This record gives sequence, C-alpha cells and structure tokens, in this order.
Amino acid sequence: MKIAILPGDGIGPEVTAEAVAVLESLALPGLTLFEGDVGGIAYKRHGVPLPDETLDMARAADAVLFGAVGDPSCDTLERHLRPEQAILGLRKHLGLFANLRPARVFAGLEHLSPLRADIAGGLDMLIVRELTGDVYFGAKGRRVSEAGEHEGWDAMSYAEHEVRRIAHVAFRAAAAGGHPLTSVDKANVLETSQLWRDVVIEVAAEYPDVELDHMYVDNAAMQVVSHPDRFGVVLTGNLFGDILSDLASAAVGSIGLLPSASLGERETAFGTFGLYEPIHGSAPDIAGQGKANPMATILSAAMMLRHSFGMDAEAARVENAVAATLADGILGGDLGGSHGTAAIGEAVRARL
Ligand SMILES: NC(=O)C1=CN([C@@H]2O[C@H](COP(=O)(O)OP(=O)(O)OC[C@H]3O[C@@H](n4cnc5c(N)ncnc54)[C@H](O)[C@@H]3O)[C@@H](O)[C@H]2O)C=CC1
Ligand SMILES: CC(C)CC(=O)C(=O)O
Ligand SMILES: [Mg+2]
Repeated sequence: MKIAILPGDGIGPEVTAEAVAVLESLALPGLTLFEGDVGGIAYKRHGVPLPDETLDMARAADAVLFGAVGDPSCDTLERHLRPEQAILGLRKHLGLFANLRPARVFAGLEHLSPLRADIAGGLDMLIVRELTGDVYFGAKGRRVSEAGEHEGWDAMSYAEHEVRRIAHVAFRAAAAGGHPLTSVDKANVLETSQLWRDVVIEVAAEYPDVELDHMYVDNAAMQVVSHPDRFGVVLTGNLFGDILSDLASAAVGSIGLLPSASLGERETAFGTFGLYEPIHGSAPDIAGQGKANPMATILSAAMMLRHSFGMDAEAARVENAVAATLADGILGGDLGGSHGTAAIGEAVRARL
C-alpha cells in the first residue's frame, strides 16, 4: 500500500504530520509513504505549483494524503502559478470527481456546536460534491466592455455525464444508508442548475427507494443551521458544495473537524484510489504556531483506510479515538480549548 503524502503550505505540513503519525502507529503491514512538494512551496522550489514529479508520485500511489495549499505571498502570481491550481490540477488529472464530505456532531458533543444542542444533535449529513466541473473549471478571463470598463468573467457549465456520474454516487450512498437525498441547486436562476435538476430526476428513476427532494442553495444554507436533521445525503455542484461544507463545519463546531475523500473510478489492488484532505485551507493566520487542529486530517486518513484500503475496522478505530479525545475535552483553540496540534495528535494516538 503506497501513500503519497503532499503536505503543502501553511498548516498543511503541521496537520499532515499528525495524520501520518496516526497511520504509522496503526503498524499496517506493507505501508510505504512517499512525500512530494505541492502548492506554494512547490512553486518556490520548482517554479510550478504542481510539478510533474508530484503528479507522477500521486498517480503511482494507491492513495494520496493532502494537507492544504495557499500562500498569501503567491496571491498576486498569474493564476496558473498560484498554489490553489495544484489541488485543482490533482483533482482534474486524477479524475477525482466525487468529493465526500461527512459532517456530523458526535453524540454527546453537541456543546461543541454554536447551534442549540437540540438542533445540533440532528446534524449528520454526507455532502456529495461534484469536484471536477462547474465554474471552477470553466473558461475565465478579463475583458473591457464597450463602455471601457474592465470586467471579469467565469463560465459555469455542467455536461450531462458529469451530473449523472456524481448523482449515481450520491444515490448509492443514500440507498446504502437508507437516507433521504437532497439535491441542491439554483435552478430558479441558472440554466446549469436546471440541467443538473433534470439529470438528477432522470437518475432518480433507478433508485425508487431513495426519497429525493430538490432545494435551492440559498434555502439549503439556511436549513443547514436551522433544521440540519432534514438532511441525509446532500448532492450538489462544485461551487455550492465548497460553500455549504464550510458552513456545515461551522455548525459542527470547527472547520478543523471536517475530513474529505475525493474519489474517481480507478480501482487499485486494495480499494478505490482517492485523495484525502481536510476541507480547510492553509490557514495562514495560524500557520507555524502549532495551533492548528489536526483532527480533520486524521479523520481524512480514516476515510482513506475505509475507501482506499478496505480497512473499516481500523477506520472506525481512528474515528472513535478522535471522538474520545473530544469527549475528554482535549480541544484546540478553534473549539475554545488550549491544546496545540502535537498535543491533540498525541492524545488521539493514545486513544487508538
Ligand atoms: N484544499 C485546499 O488546499 C484549500 C486551500 N485554501 C487556501 O487556503 C488559504 C487560506 O484560506 P482561508 O479562506 O483563510 O480558509 P482556511 O480554511 O485556511 O481558514 C479559515 C479560518 O479557519 C481557521 N482554520 C482552518 N483550518 C483550521 C484548523 N485545522 N484548526 C484551526 N483553525 C483552522 C483559520 O485559522 C481561519 O481563521 C487560501 O490561500 C486559500 O486559497 C482554502 C480552502 C481549501
Ligand atoms: C482552494 C479551492 C480550490 C478548494 C476549496 O476551497 C475546497 O476544496 O474546499
Ligand atoms: Mg473550500
């Protein structure tokens, strides 16, 4: 089992180190780790945010553990050289169109949520976000209008096959768990969303046991914090999924708690090839201070064990250790505590 470790920028290396330590302490037989440069650090060392060697390393691996990319000193670079292009490029080149972002309040940990405990207790949803299409990957540019004004533009589009394949992922997840499925779009305004909705309705015919409803994204944002219990599986596009998952993380308690799995169609000898990363970014405001919560990355490693290595028991072991750490009040600053990155990682390992 080969894992490519891509720590990236800011808090990426700090949180990745703790997740790697958790994986190593499980003493899994035949585990080999390779490390590569990605993001701003790669730009500074190699002149590009996603060097060919890094992409080749990811391709040769059975799974990728990714930290985060983003560096304020790179924000004025031409867009194709910016650190964020590395994660977009990895997703696109590796065909990782299905992003799973589970958000749940662990039983007994409702107090970590800013929501009222009776509302927070109902938060247990899986956001299935399309990851290689939408406005993030459309044509974009600058132009000058007839009036001489500068304009920025980004094209939003989805092709039927892109919607169909992510819809199947979401319907399968809903069917397997007996959950309702909510497809989130903005079909009242966007043609891209109307096509999305039409295709989702078509796919629904193959899953007669899944209860499907459609919701506009603005309403969905409200419902995530007012009635989270009405969501089981949430199916949505790249842009809306990005925003809704940060919102869901805040409702859980912190963005430092939400993991993700990015999957495609490639199968390895061990499971489905995937890239695993926390949903947060490089958090430049706390980088280098040992303050970052590594739990989202540790939980991402647990998702790797489940999806890429078929190790459900080990995945549950890691998830239970994180829940026990939280229950014991070992909290980072993001959750009102004072524990640092290393202390949290150590506490999780002690509870494995
Ligand atoms: N997948 C990726 O690599 C992503 C990269 N980014 C990049 O990261 C950089 C910073 O972006 P922001 O919008 O500030 O989002 P961010 O997620 O990095 O940070 C947002 C806020 O959450 C806090 N935070 C994030 N992760 C945390 C953790 N593990 N523990 C404690 N607090 C945490 C940060 O301190 C900050 O106050 C930008 O360059 C952005 O483009 C943003 C999102 C995803
Ligand atoms: C940096 C962006 C491209 C990605 C992002 O915010 C995310 O995937 O959550
Ligand atoms: Mg995001």
